[in-house]
Amino acid sequence: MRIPRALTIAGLDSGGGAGITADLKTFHALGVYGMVALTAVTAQNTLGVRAVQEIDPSIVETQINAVAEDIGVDAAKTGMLSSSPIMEAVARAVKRWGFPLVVDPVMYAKSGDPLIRPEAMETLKRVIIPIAKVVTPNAPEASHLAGFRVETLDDARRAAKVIAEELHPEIVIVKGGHLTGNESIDIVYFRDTGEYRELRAPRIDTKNTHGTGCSFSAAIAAGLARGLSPWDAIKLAKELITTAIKYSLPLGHGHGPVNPMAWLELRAYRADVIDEMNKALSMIEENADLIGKYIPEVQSNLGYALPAFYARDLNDVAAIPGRIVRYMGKAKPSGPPTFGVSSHVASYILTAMKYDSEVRSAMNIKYDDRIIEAAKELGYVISSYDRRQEPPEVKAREGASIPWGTEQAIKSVGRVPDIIYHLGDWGKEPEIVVLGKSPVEVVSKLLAVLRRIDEKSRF
Ligand SMILES: Nc1ncnc2c1ncn2[C@@H]1O[C@H](COP(=O)(O)OP(=O)(O)OP(=O)(O)O)[C@@H](O)[C@H]1O
Ligand SMILES: Cc1ncc(CO)c(N)n1
Repeated sequence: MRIPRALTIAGLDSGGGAGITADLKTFHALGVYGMVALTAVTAQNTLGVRAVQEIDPSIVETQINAVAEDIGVDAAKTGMLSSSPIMEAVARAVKRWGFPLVVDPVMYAKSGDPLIRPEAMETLKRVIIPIAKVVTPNAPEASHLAGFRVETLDDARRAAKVIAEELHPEIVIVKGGHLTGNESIDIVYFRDTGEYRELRAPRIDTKNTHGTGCSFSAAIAAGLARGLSPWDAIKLAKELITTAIKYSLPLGHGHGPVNPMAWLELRAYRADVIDEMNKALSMIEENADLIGKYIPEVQSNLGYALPAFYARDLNDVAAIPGRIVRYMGKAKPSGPPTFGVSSHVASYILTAMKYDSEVRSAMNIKYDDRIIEAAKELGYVISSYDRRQEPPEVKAREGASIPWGTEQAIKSVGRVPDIIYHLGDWGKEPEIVVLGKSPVEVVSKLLAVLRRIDEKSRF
């Protein structure tokens, strides 16, 4: 087994959003072992750069040599290279080892503070960009490199070609983060074939884009380290960065950091949710006779949402496709837990989570007075809403009834209750919904109530 290894040659952002911390998160999110040659320490936060201490160029070079010689480097990227001597040292080491290099020609932080000495601009063009396999300027950086203003996609296309032909990197990506439009479009130009390609993604409305360029270029290097073709590595990087921006973090008072770990966390949490659902489904199957008595006409469902930060819509809630039905008197899940298959129970959950982010699971069952009574005796918090009170404007809006009802029920007891019920309306069956932190907790609450009813009926 080969462990892919990538190196970042870049600066430290003390705020943790850009530079080597963004790069390392990105490498590891993509399953690549990450190493660092530090070029500078910046005292920085989401608002700006307060101070910069450059690392001695010989130390930068020795860091690269040390890791390349012993651990090995399958691909590398450069970020902040602030001075000509640092650039010369980096170029020497890169040429010595011959690994593919992605160059993010960092000039300014998102705050506008410079990260390169003015006199090093020429060295960047003469010494660093020519040894790049891929170079990834944003619009302002492309303007500096091409020598004209880059404000439109057409400018970006012209700039990509000029940079490729004059400075000789293999592939130029002029990024569209700073351009306008409802898509964020990057222009990719291949010098050898003269071919253009585009990377497109919906533009996400957020100011938390600190570190996007760092993470994007690190993702390309990670893809190359994994042995992907340059184009496949670039497409993967676009997917990763779009996810990292969608789930960027509202931290600090300026531009908050992108979240490359979202790439991993989403996958891990999705797997966790399915595992927990399966545990709860086993409990349902073990008690299929008891629960079978309380499956309503519309059938039951059990849902579990991703943690609140990742639970944005119905697709982020897992439930049972085809619901939990009554078959030969027994409760029976019709299929494996799957994301995005329930709107009813998911709607209860997503509304409850707005009031208590810990409450991520719910199950609906048939209404029965005895359930309410037994739940009260067990000390559960119970609330209800009246579907007949639903305002006409809510009724008219598709999918608005459950959120409205759930909010009514939460507000009337001042917290997310254990149980919400309603007594129905014309054509709407009454129902009970059990809520909890996990599906195991929800099914445990339900079983406690149903067992109590059973015990009482024996006397
Ligand atoms: N709001 C956004 N929505 C979607 N994609 C975006 C957005 N902003 C940037 N991107 C994408 O992120 C990637 C990085 O582009 P960007 O132009 O922001 O880099 P940058 O300015 O070098 O970043 P930084 O200086 O913060 O490191 C590109 O693929 C770009 O299209
Ligand atoms: C250290 C460092 N590198 C790169 C950038 C560009 O985002 C930054 N803000 N800080």
